[in-house]
Amino acid sequence: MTTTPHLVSADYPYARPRRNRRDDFSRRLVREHSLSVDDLIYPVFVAEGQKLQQPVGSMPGVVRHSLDTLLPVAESCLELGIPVLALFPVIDPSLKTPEGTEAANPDGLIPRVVSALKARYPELGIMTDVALDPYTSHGQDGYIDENGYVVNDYTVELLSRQALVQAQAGVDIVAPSDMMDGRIGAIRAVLEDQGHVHTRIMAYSAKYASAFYGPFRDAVGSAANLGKSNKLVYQMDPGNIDEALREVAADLREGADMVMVKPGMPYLDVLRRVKDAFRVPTYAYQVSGEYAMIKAAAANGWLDHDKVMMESLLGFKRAGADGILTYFAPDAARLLRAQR
Ligand SMILES: NCC(=O)CCC(=O)O
Ligand SMILES: [Mg+2]
Repeated sequence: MTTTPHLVSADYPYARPRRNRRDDFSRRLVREHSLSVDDLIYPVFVAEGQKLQQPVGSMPGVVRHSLDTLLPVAESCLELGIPVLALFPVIDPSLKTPEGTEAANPDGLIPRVVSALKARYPELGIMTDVALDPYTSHGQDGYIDENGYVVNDYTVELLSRQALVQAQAGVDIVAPSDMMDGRIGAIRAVLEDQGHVHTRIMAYSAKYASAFYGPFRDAVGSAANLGKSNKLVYQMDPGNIDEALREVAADLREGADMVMVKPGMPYLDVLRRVKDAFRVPTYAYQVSGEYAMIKAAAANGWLDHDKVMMESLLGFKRAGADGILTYFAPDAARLLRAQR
């Protein structure tokens, strides 16, 4: 057999990239990125009631919990080593109003769940969503004027009250997901003023107006409230990327400790740009629609569930994420443990 190295590469045969790929030991030795349980944040849905484990149709494997059924989930996060649990509320429709004032009720669902979790499992990080959409009768993330426009500055006031109530309940990280201008600075000022100097802010800095949030809106029950309206007047246009850098810069100036890009898989380029430009703790949200796609394909036998799940999470690390919010967190943590 004759070889024609000059047709393959000028470096061949001195450089054979396949040498390092030949064995497991050398593949591990040269691996540039890997996923660890420390990278995972687990988003969960919590509602009033007892013994609740209500399946979310469009998110197989995800349920709405009441506090009593959430406690064992928190315990298993601790046991698996998942650092943070992120809470999203399912609010009783009778409590929803145009201003979403229930969001700042100190005796509301989220403050009660936060205090209970922190009392029982103080070492587990707890993160809360700062946004009005689960609480408003119209399903928007803020207060709307007579034309249906989401009013920025008054919404920021409401969000600051919501964040303060969460901090008072003892939450570790508040995560404003609303995309109002100036809300990080306003929330930081209120927290500092009230002595909550340790409360971290993870800013949803580049949150795009995405159709991938559909199953989440089923889960928290805001889809019906939102109806046919959209969030284009405050969430980012999927065509933009320089704008994401300006949004991140503003949130950092205003006092964010961590920033986020959302959704995840279709926006890995944004994640990479943000990480390279700022070198700050940067997170990605693998959102409900991304989860649903993988679950649906796996259920049909079209994709290998575990392999695709792990590959998708590794992709976030390669793109520069310091961590990932993912509904796969416990499954991924269990697999990582089994692989050790
Ligand atoms: N603030 C959270 C969302 O807006 C949606 C997340 C998801 O779709 O998983
Ligand atoms: Mg912004």
